[in-house]
Amino acid sequence: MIMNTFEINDLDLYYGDTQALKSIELVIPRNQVTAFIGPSGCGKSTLLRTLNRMNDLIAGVKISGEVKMDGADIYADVDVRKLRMRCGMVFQKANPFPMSIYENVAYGQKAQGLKDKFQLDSIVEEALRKAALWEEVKDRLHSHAFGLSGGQQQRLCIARTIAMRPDVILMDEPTSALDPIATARIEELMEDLRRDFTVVIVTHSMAQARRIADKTAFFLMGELVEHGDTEQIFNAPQDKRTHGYITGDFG
Ligand SMILES: Nc1ncnc2c1ncn2[C@@H]1O[C@H](COP(=O)(O)OP(=O)(O)OP(=O)(O)O)[C@@H](O)[C@H]1O
Repeated sequence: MIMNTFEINDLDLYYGDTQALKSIELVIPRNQVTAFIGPSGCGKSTLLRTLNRMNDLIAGVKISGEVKMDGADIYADVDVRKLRMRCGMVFQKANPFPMSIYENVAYGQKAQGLKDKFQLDSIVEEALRKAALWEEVKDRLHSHAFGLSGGQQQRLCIARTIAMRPDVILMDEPTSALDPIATARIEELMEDLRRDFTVVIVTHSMAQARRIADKTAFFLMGELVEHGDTEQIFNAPQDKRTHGYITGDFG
């Protein structure tokens, strides 16, 4: 098995004439949590979206360079639909479907043609357990998802992603709309998620990156300034721009 889930080589991305990513070189290790940090507009979300080709949906995007997932160039020889199933995504704002808790989690598998109720039940339970939501909802699986709190809705979206059995979970500021307690629940969950998945998370919070990430990558104006073990990035940054950012000189 290849050690790194992603290998990114010399990646450039333009929105029209604006260059949003500049010669990015980065590896994302398997079964670890990698955090992207940096000031607003530095390209964190753009890079996250290149990993499952979500940028393809934006008009005027030009991409060059290479993004390999498990050794295969995802811009050359990969089926995009399969790629998106292997790389689940969780967004800033929880976006459950307007249906029951159970149906939210079962949705993707049903859409793929799975009908067996016993199998669906077991996938739903496993996903809700892995998203640390099972105990809270097991007695009301058929209640409407909109009745859950914001934090529970976000864990439901994580469960919905897990139910598709992806290899990777991409998270774009998954806790920025949540209160500190709901945020803590999700941060605790990250500890378990890395056992089954490669996790990549964009976060505005340096404290959060420090708490949950094995690896941290710091971006500035489309450039990857520095990446490495989270400990090292925060305790002994090599680049003075990283040092400036983490000590609060700008941001
Ligand atoms: N759909 C788009 N069309 C045109 N330009 C875009 C688009 N999305 C992002 N950009 C530009 O690309 C640059 C990087 O944006 P991106 O959203 O990736 O940064 P970010 O670091 O995630 O920022 P934030 O933390 O504010 O979300 C910015 O200059 C932004 O204005």
